Amino acid sequence: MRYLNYINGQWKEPSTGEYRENLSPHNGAKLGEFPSSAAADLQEAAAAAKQAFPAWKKLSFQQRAAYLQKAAAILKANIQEVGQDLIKEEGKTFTEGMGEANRAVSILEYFAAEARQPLGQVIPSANAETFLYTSRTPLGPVGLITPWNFPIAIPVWKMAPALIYGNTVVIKPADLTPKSVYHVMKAFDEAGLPAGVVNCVFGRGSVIGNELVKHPDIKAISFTGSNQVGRQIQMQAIESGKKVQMEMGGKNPLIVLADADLERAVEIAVGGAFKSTGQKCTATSRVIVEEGIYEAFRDRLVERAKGLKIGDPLDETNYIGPAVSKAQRDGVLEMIEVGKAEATLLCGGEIPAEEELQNGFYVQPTVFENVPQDARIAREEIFGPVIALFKAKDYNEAVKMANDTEYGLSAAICTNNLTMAHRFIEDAEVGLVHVNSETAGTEPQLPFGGNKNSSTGSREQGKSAIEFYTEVKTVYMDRM
Ligand SMILES: NC(=O)C1=CN([C@@H]2O[C@H](COP(=O)(O)OP(=O)(O)OC[C@H]3O[C@@H](n4cnc5c(N)ncnc54)[C@H](O)[C@@H]3O)[C@@H](O)[C@H]2O)C=CC1
Ligand SMILES: O=C(O)CCC(=O)C(=O)O
Repeated sequence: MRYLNYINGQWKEPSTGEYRENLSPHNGAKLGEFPSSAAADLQEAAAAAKQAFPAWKKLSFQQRAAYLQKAAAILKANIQEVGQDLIKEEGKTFTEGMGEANRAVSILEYFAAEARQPLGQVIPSANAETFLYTSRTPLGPVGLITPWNFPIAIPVWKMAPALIYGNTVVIKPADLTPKSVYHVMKAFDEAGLPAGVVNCVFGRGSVIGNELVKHPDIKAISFTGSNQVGRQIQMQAIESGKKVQMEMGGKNPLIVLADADLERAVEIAVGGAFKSTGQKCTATSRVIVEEGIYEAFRDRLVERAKGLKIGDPLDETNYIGPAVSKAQRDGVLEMIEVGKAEATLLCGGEIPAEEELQNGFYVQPTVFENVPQDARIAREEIFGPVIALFKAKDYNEAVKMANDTEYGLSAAICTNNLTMAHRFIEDAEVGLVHVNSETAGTEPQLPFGGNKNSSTGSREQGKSAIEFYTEVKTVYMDRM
């Protein structure tokens, strides 16, 4: 089946007349054809978003919320199809794929509920007769550029706050996972969202993404993806006076202290590193274990990694699905080869041998030890199911290792000692800290984002989203 762009409330063919096949990373099955659009299509979408903005901005918060609630209900009614399509195109496992589809519904519901929350502040004036307050104004048409690894959650956690605060949207979804965003567009369309309020242009990042970043009528860019592309977009967007928000890479550490519950700590490491085939910016990629339990932890981790069931993500019994594409899998295998020269391979490191997995982009869950701090596998984001294991003599050494990275997205600690947990919360140079839980995972009502090279701009989601999607207006009102 052929899918179309969504521009000015209509399904439109791309001006190029060209389409790209959407393929399953599990077996290469054809899932549909999506537009390979040109700059002209993006320009049409930006013009529609500009035209729709004044009327959308003038609606009350509750009128806008009603559209979000309707879209949430429509997605919910179709959740089986939405979740399964996501799983088919991205390759994440059944539980994670259905979980993410349901998360998209929750995010829409959460931001619809923001319509009933206080907005701005009342602040006492130096003058008894002056009333001072702050209000919030939307930015205008905003551009959203999203990755393939959370094909519905990330687009929705950018679109929902953009819309509730009165902005209009042009979104450029990842080329590898277009169908998940198609489902969101369909829900908005069926919810009767006014024409031009949301527009979606499918196509290549270097063409459509680039045009979106340069377009003079787009007032802000929110991007999630690689550091390389993010930095380039950031420079271009700032040059053209746009507000920017970038969520990029991670090299997230998990510290396991000697007092931790060993079984639970191993599960936390396995889940954080191997779920979604390690393709999360919040994935655990470094596990730093205190001396006293290092060997016991390592042996149990390797046993668990070897026992994980790999295969068809639609089969609920599988724990690991394929990488999203051949290029992604090849990149991970390349880093594993680098790792074999730098460190000791404990398990995995290969394409699984099973006959039925040969048509998909599978890679075994992999664990290395004896990893030098300056090894590439200790420093670079791999975005695959690979753990670098480190031994630390105590907490101080562990936290020093954890912070020895250019990234600062997420970090976790396993301990039963409350004092050590609090020390870690203070010491970890990251935006997200977990105690006795995986480095990955977010809830929509909380801020999401990192420090150092992981993020730029204000946080996404929760009460923080308003910072990016609005400007503050300060009002001085004197007596009439
Ligand atoms: N931090 C994160 O959440 C993510 C990190 N990555 C990392 O990035 C690597 C490559 O994955 P990609 O999907 O290729 O990420 P990417 O950064 O190339 O793509 C992210 C989005 O940006 C768009 N884009 C690409 N070039 C652009 C340009 N010049 N101007 C404007 N938009 C552009 C893409 O089409 C996509 O929608 C992965 O192996 C992983 O290491 C990828 C996805 C998400
Ligand atoms: O951990 C999560 O649920 C979200 C992670 C994320 O946003 C990402 O990998 O891009």
